[in-house]
Amino acid sequence: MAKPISMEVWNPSGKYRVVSTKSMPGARWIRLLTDNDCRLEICTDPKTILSVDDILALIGDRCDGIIGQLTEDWGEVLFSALKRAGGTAFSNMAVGYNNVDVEAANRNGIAVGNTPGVLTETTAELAASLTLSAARRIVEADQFMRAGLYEGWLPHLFVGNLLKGQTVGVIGAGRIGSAYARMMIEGFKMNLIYYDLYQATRLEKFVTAYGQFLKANGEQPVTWKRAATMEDVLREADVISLHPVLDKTTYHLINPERLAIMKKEAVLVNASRGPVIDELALVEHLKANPMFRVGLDVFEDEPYMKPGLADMKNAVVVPHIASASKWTREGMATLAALNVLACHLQSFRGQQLI
Ligand SMILES: NC(=O)c1ccc[n+]([C@@H]2O[C@H](COP(=O)([O-])OP(=O)(O)OC[C@H]3O[C@@H](n4cnc5c(N)ncnc54)[C@H](O)[C@@H]3O)[C@@H](O)[C@H]2O)c1
Ligand SMILES: O=C(O)[C@H](O)CO
Repeated sequence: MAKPISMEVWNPSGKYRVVSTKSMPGARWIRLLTDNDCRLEICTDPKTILSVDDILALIGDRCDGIIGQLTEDWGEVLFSALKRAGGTAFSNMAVGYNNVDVEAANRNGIAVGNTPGVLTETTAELAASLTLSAARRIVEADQFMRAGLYEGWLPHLFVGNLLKGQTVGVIGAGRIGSAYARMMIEGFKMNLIYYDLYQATRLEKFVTAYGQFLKANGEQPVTWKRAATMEDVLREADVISLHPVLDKTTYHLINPERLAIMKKEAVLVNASRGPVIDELALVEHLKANPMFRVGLDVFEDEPYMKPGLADMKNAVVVPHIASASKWTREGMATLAALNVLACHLQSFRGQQLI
């Protein structure tokens, strides 16, 4: 087992030992735990990604509940160790839980929580930012300016794509996909085509009502279509944003065959999970199609990019920051603490937790 790693301790005399593998924004989550008789231990090790051995050392001999991160591998080894340490609750500080083996948690009697909702708008806003940055070549133009290359206005300088009246395609029209669709429809009057396993009824109703509003005001109404296949979205849309969960059905959902059917000047955005795109195939596609642009928040082998991606001018890349607004990150931390309290510490029954 790895040597014990550095910890910051809050409320040392608390009855329940709760561990957080990372420091998280805000003070509310700390207050919630310490006000509810928890001894909170926050790992302060500077290592960005903790290994399974590091986390085993954090769990130790006694741990009632633990808050972990999406970069960690939560499987049988950690859940059985948590069970042996007397723990019954784990919360990921993320809505995505592809890093968590829920069956292993169930086998060990560990309740699992995630942090949906508080990051919906923030993540959708970042997807919208990536869409605009890619469509209007913002990063390329910024680099050109800073390099002192601007000699004056030119008709062909950094010509990109107009969004208004074009079609936005959303794959995975859940909370974030629907919020993104609304932003693009309301903000840029784009038409919608979406693909999801389930019907996005509220989104459809919104687009219908907004279309009627535009028409009543003498403007071109927006439209929506639920696609029968993902390929229909890829063929028809000018902008495609990916928002599904990552599981077996969405792994490499964007592959060479599907890239080939997309418009040559399409914009592809991914703020879901990296492995939803076959990133090596994407690099080849970007090389062969300089007018095809992508905006990526997530990568197949984080923190790394596949060879060649960093050299592509038609790619905008940011380091998994889609949920990084202060309000959202504090909300995620608060939800994670509540998950541990609500799932695990039965003695708090009846207490006001918020
Ligand atoms: N980049 C980031 O920082 C960031 C932030 C938040 C969430 N995410 C990712 O976004 C995902 C979505 O979050 P959400 O809150 O919108 O979740 P959600 O559950 O509300 O939406 C996911 C949608 O994907 C759909 N889906 C599942 N399998 C599909 C398939 N095979 N084809 C098409 N659609 C499919 C589901 O039906 C659902 O509507 C998370 O699971 C997470 O991985 C990333
Ligand atoms: O799934 C999530 O919540 C994100 O990737 C981080 O906010």
